[in-house]
Amino acid sequence: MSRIVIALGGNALGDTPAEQRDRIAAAAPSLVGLIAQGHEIIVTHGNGPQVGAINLAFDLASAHSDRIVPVPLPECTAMSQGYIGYHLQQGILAELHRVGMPWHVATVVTQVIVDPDDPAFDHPVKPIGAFYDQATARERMAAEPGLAMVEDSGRGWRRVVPSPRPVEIVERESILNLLDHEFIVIACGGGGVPVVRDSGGDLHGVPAVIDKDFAAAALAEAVGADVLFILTAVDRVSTGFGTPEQRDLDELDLDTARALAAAGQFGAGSMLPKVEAAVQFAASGPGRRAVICSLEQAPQAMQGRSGTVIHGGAGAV
Ligand SMILES: Nc1ncnc2c1ncn2[C@@H]1O[C@H](COP(=O)(O)OP(=O)(O)O)[C@@H](O)[C@H]1O
Ligand SMILES: NC(=O)OP(=O)(O)O
Repeated sequence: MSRIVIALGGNALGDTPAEQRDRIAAAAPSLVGLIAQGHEIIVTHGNGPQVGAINLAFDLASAHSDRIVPVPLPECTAMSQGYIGYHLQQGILAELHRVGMPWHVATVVTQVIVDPDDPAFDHPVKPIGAFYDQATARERMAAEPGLAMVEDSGRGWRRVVPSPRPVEIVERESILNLLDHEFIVIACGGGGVPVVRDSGGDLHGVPAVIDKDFAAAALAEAVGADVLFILTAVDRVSTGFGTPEQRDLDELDLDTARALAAAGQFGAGSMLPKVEAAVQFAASGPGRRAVICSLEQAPQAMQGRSGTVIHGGAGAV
């Protein structure tokens, strides 16, 4: 029996509630299949498109009505945890019911402590929200001082926000308690709501979006997981991504993964954090491994027939 943390990419969840529901319904059999094989699963998810859409919706609505106010990023992440967790609970429960398994599913609204002095606050790199063409991105940046946008892995231009590293999962004990009582737990959605602790011990949200891949690695370490699955929109990690020389990788040892990352082979804000998070987790204990693969190919990846495995060395896979 393995304890497996599964991270679902925000982009892989689609752009609309209907798409999200469909993609989760498609993923649910492989998630529940893991439990049928005797494994324990903890699900986490991204929220890049969703948190950007929620934030923009309140900004646009507040520009047109004095009855609506803009909503800060931490509150937007908390809303995205509820909305995505709701669909995950429904999709997983439907599949559990279909196969006659009496498990429970619960979403934990999760706060994650970050360092207020994290240099990431001065260098926004995390893409959120919709994709724009270059001309529209330039117009938006000219109209909104302080708005930063970058090109994201050949898919278009997106707003970027600060993305500090996760330091501590506030609700860790609640998550462990639910796991001990046969719950499928959904936690650390959108990387967790980023919070800082003041000198009196109280927590306060900060305007940032934590990368869910780093939060997933932190969650996997915190719950003593054996495997970290990072599910996204591509089947494998590649070198020469998007070029005629693209080569898809079946496996990576830690040194090779670090060397390719240093050589700039992985998109900043997209594939790079996944590889870095996978390396962090695979290096955190003997026998631990991470797999990066697509949502659609997850069942094959569970059997070693798809995805890129990142592992600590020979014999570790
Ligand atoms: N070297 C690479 N190999 C594979 N995909 C890459 C690479 N570099 C950048 N990418 C892009 O990164 C994307 C995954 O990041 P992203 O969309 O941010 O993930 P998420 O699914 O977590 O939202 C892939 O779909 C692909 O477009
Ligand atoms: N919070 C986060 O990393 O979301 P994505 O996976 O959607 O980028």
